[in-house]
Amino acid sequence: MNQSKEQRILNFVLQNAVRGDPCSVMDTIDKYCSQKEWAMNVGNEKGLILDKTVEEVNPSVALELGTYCGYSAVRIARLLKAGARLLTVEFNPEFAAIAKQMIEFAGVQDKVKLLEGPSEEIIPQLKKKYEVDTLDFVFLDHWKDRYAPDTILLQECNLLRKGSVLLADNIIVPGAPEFLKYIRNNPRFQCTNYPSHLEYMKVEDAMEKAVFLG
Ligand SMILES: C[C@H](C[C@H]1O[C@@H](n2cnc3c(N)ncnc32)[C@H](O)[C@@H]1O)NC(=O)c1cc(-c2ccc(F)cc2)cc(O)c1O
Ligand SMILES: [Mg+2]
Repeated sequence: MNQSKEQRILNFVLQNAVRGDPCSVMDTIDKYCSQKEWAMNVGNEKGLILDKTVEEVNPSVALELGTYCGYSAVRIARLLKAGARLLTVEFNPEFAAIAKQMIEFAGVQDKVKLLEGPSEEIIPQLKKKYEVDTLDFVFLDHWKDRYAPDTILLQECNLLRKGSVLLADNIIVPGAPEFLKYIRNNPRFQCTNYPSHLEYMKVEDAMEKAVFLG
C-alpha cells in the first residue's frame, strides 16, 4: 500500500531533522512542503504571526483545533513557559498518528496533549476530563465552517475568560466567511486582521485575532 503524503513528510523529518530540535523540525517540514509536496501546514510566514501572538499571550493553557501533522503544535509548544501546556485536537486517526510522532521527535511531547476526536465532542470535555479551567489561547485551524460554531461552544462551556485570545488561520483561503461575520459583529470580541499568504504559495491569505472581552 503506497505511503500517504503525510507519512512522506514525517519520514523526511525523521531522516533530515535534528531530534529534539523544534526549529529543525519546522524548517524541514517547510523545506519539504515548499520544494516537494504542498501540504496544509500554517507555514513560516503565517507561522511568524502565530509566534508573535503566542509570545504576546504567553499562555498557561492553549488549545489548537486541527493538528494535522503537528507542525503548528510544535511551533506553539516550543514557545510555552515551563509548566504550560497545549491541548491539540485532531479527528483523523492517520493524521493524529503522524502528529504524535512529529511532536515526540521534536521533543515537545511533555508540553503537548494530542486529543483524538472531533472538536465538537472534545470541547465539552475539556473542563472535567482534561482539567481545564479557562483557555488563554486558542488556534483555530480545523474545518473552516467549524470556526464559528466552536467559538460559540467554547463560550457555552465557559472556557473563555476576559482576555482569552483566539487566532484563526485561513480567513481568505479556504476562507471562513461565517466566522468573520460572527466574530466581527460580536461586541464581546475585539478583532484584528493580519494579511499574509497561503502557506508555500503567492496566494493571499490572512489570520484573524479575536480577544474575548468577557
Ligand atoms: C481542516 C484542515 C486541518 C485539519 O483539521 C482536521 N479537522 C477538521 N475538522 C476537525 C474537527 N471538527 N475536529 C478535529 N479536527 C478537525 C482535519 O482532519 C485536518 O487534519 N485544514 C484545512 O483544511 C486547510 C486547507 C487549506 C487549503 C488551502 C488551499 C487549498 F487549495 C486547499 C487547502 C489550507 C489550510 O491552512 C488549512 O488549514
Ligand atoms: Mg490552516
